[in-house]
Amino acid sequence: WYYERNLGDKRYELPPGDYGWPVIGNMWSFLRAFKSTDPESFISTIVSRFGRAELYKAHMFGNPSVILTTAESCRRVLTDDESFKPGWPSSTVNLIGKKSFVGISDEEHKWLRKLTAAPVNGHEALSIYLKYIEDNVVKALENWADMGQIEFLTELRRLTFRIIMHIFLSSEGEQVMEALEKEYTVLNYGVRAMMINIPGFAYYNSLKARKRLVATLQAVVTERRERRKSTQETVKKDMLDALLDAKDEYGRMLNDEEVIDVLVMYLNAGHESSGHITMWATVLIQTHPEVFKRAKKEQEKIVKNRPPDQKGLTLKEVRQMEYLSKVIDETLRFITFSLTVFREAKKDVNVCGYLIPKGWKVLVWFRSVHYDHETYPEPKKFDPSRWDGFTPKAGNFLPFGGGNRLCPGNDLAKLETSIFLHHFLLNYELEQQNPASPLMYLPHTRPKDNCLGRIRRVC
Ligand code: HEM
Repeated sequence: WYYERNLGDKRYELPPGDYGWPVIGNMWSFLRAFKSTDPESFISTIVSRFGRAELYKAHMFGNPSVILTTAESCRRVLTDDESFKPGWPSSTVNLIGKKSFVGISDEEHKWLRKLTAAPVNGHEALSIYLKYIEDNVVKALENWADMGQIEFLTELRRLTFRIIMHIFLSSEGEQVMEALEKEYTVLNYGVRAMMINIPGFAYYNSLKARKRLVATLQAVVTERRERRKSTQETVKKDMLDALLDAKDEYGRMLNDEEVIDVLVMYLNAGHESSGHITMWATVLIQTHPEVFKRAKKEQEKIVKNRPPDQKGLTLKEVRQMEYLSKVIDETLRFITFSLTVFREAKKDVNVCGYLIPKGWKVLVWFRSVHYDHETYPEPKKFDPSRWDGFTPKAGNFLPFGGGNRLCPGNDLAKLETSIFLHHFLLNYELEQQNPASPLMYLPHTRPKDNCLGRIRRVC
């Protein structure tokens, strides 16, 4: 009643659903499902109570919301910037930064996105990073094989963090990198947690981690500005140089707060996701022998066809990894790293026959789209061969989102995972300490033990 009273007769056009408990809304059922062994039960309970629909009303993260569960409704919202803007919960905006892409206006987003996306995407950019990524992958695998037991996920996150640091802050040393990497682990626990700023709660710890991250990055930005002034340096070595030089069409430049928030966001988005997806792809390959065999054969063929004087991978070879690309796509679907993204209705909008009122939050629930039985028969089965001759229709495969906010790091992420799997498949295997380790689904799907195990050389 509280949320619907101002809608008048329009309330009859709202999608089915309910608002859960007073104050906490549907968060209790959401957290209960995602802390159980069956995260799908959150949506399947809604479907069994209210019937199958494209969207459902709910009360999530402190706001009246609509949850979108089908390809068509998700696609509609992601591609309609006239009617929707980012609508992330305040907890996410406070942690990632009000001046990052989750908090700025459409115009600023367009400018900063153009500036930052080109250097991490496209053929030229990727060929610049390929060698750096490959050298670090080879070194990391050799080290891990010597180390004995490792937390595989933790090590992979370190590796992907090193790569994104190279792109954004190439001249910073190991110390800055380690300090930042540690804080990100804490920061991420609060991103999907309840916004309770009391000692002991995840959100409280994450805010503290953000403060330390900002302090470290502030020192980096101040030092870089001074160095560039004193040496009159004009060569852009990394993304920080590009951000410090950037001018919009009115000649406005970014202040420290804006530069730091863009860094906080990119450094986070650029390592957490690729680290998790690379771990899952490796685990899933290792636990599906027929997939392992086919993927390994493809990599052996690539090496066999290589000219004898060629050292290391080329982008052309990465593009020949057709089967591996299917394995990665299936991992992206099966794991769905970004469970949902958030938008807010700028005006009353009709989506698939239902009203989304102005100001309501919209949760684009990728997980339901990727587990749809009609598009993906037996969706709970990891089956890369489902991609043989199959191109999903628009909106049916959204691991990187869509529309103007499509992930700018999608090509880089797939490249990192492909290079890692190439070397892993040729020379190593993974032996998990607890293959049946329970999973955690928040903030992202991972084994509780961070994939404790050994990387073994096989040759
Ligand atoms: C497997 C790895 C990755 C996955 C699954 C992933 C997923 C996503 C998704 C779903 C979005 C859309 C958010 C929205 O619609 O609001 C997104 C946005 C974003 N991603 Fe990624 N991402 C990955 C890797 C990366 C990498 C490597 C980078 C860094 C280069 C990156 C940087 C970003 C940024 C900056 C945005 C915000 C884009 C915007 O608002 O315009 N991501 N990512």
